[in-house]
Amino acid sequence: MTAKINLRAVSKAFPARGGRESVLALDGLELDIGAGEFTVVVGPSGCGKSTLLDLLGGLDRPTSGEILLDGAPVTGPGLDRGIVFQQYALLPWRTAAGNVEFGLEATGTPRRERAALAREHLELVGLGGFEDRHPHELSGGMRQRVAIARSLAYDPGVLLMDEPFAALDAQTRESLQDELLRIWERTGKTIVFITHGIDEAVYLGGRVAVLTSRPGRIKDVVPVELGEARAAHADLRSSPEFALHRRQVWQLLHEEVDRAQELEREAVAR
Ligand SMILES: Nc1ncnc2c1ncn2[C@@H]1O[C@H](COP(=O)(O)OP(=O)(O)OP(=O)(O)O)[C@@H](O)[C@H]1O
Repeated sequence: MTAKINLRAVSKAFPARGGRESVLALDGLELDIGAGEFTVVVGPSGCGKSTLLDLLGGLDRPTSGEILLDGAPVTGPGLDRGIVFQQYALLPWRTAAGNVEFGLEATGTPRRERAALAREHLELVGLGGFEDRHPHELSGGMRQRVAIARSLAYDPGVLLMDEPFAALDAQTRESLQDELLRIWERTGKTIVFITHGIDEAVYLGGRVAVLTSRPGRIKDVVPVELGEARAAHADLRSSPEFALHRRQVWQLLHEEVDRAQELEREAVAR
């Protein structure tokens, strides 16, 4: 598989400021992500997951090391990467279609084509017929679908997702997970997805990268092979294959969660 993204000894430190100590958030991350791969990153609270996503998105720069996208260093944000955050970040005064078109305006796409692309991508995320609704007229899950459609409409090769379903109720989250897998299969995007949830990681990921507690390092990368189980079980989450992968990721993660909690307690005591 051709590598789409290479992390080469990526470290990120935030300098001391306003009486606060400097923080080493990420320390020497090495990871190659193949084109079209669905990679999930899990790790305890504060281990640098969002920092990693910001670096991939070009919203911030590593302190040392480099991130390559298609072999070239990432130096800033670009239309080759779409980002979906936990909060919808939709423009409240624009309709669903208007929000999807917003991302396309920066690309100089002609108006008629923008409208067609917005319709097509709202359809893709299951929102056909909701083009003219404003965000306040949509449920949380629907708003997040709009955010996904907006990120896909300008056809980035890479989709970066930072806990995009964390604020949703369990049923909505599960249906959006299925939707995302369907979209991934259909579009062949390279996806990097950050989550706290082990079940979500195992359900979605082709590989799950587990980060250590701060400073974040890659503790292990677990390949998830559920292709056959997905076909064989109507309820994949209750299958023994799923349980096996879940346990594997849990074992790697729980030590790190304990350590992260200890670090937090020490910080409060200081
Ligand atoms: N701009 C910043 N300035 C200083 N420190 C920061 C900054 N951004 C993040 N940090 C620190 O870097 C560490 C990693 O933060 P980050 O938000 O990436 O972790 P996370 O794994 O996404 O956490 P969570 O799971 O709780 O969202 C934390 O200790 C955080 O306080």
